[in-house]
Amino acid sequence: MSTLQQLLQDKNIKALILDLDGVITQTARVHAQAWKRMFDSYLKQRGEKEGKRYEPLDIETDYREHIDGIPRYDGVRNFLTSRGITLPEGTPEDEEGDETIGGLGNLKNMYFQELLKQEGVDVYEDTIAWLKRQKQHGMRTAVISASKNCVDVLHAAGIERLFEEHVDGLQSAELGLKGKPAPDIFLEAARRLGIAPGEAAVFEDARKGVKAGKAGGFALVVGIDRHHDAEGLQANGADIVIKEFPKV
Ligand SMILES: O=P(O)(O)OC[C@H]1O[C@@H](O)[C@H](O)[C@@H](O)[C@@H]1O
Repeated sequence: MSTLQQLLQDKNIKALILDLDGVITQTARVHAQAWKRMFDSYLKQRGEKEGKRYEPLDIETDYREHIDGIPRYDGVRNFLTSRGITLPEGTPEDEEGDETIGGLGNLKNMYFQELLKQEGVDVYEDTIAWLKRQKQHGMRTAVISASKNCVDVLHAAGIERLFEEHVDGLQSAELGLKGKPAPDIFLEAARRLGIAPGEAAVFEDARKGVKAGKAGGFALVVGIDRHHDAEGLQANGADIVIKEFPKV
């Protein structure tokens, strides 16, 4: 029996709460690409105006540390702060590309949706096959995502029915849930399933996501290491880190 399966059994886990981008669908890299496109052009433009050079966004470092797994406008603000840049908040209704937190976030979203249309959504087959087996054995399931595009991504991948509940970026905003690393989104999913965090396992590929799972008191926090970040996931609280879901 795999270590993961053994832990689920030992801890008497009744529900699985999975993050979407990077755990179920191969969209973490699509988000990262859209962020890079938006920030690189903004930094270049800003640098030209100020007569200085800003380093482009590095996906391995900047994206992981400041943007991955958190709500859209938090990502804009966090990354800019890391570069010593402060912009007005603006609003979520700002035009794409306005020099505000809202405007830059909306431009990234435009790029993300373009990429989604061009490339479609690929799932991680190991996740889907494993989840289907778990469901056959009576495991409860929910999907969470900081993304406001969650439902579109689930729909494009044709996997909505794998999950009893979903909590996404749109609902989080409506309910006033705090973004990761706060545990709110995972706790809301557990609440909707009617399962205590002590009986549920969280699956996350983002550093701030495993931190959120840990903060929520979940029985098991599994780091999913798709992009060589096992150390980062462990350091932020993952109980175990796996590269892919077990076959049996
Ligand atoms: O801008 P959206 O689609 O609402 O997504 C917010 C965040 O959602 C997360 O799932 C992604 O890891 C981030 O890259 C993304 O920024």
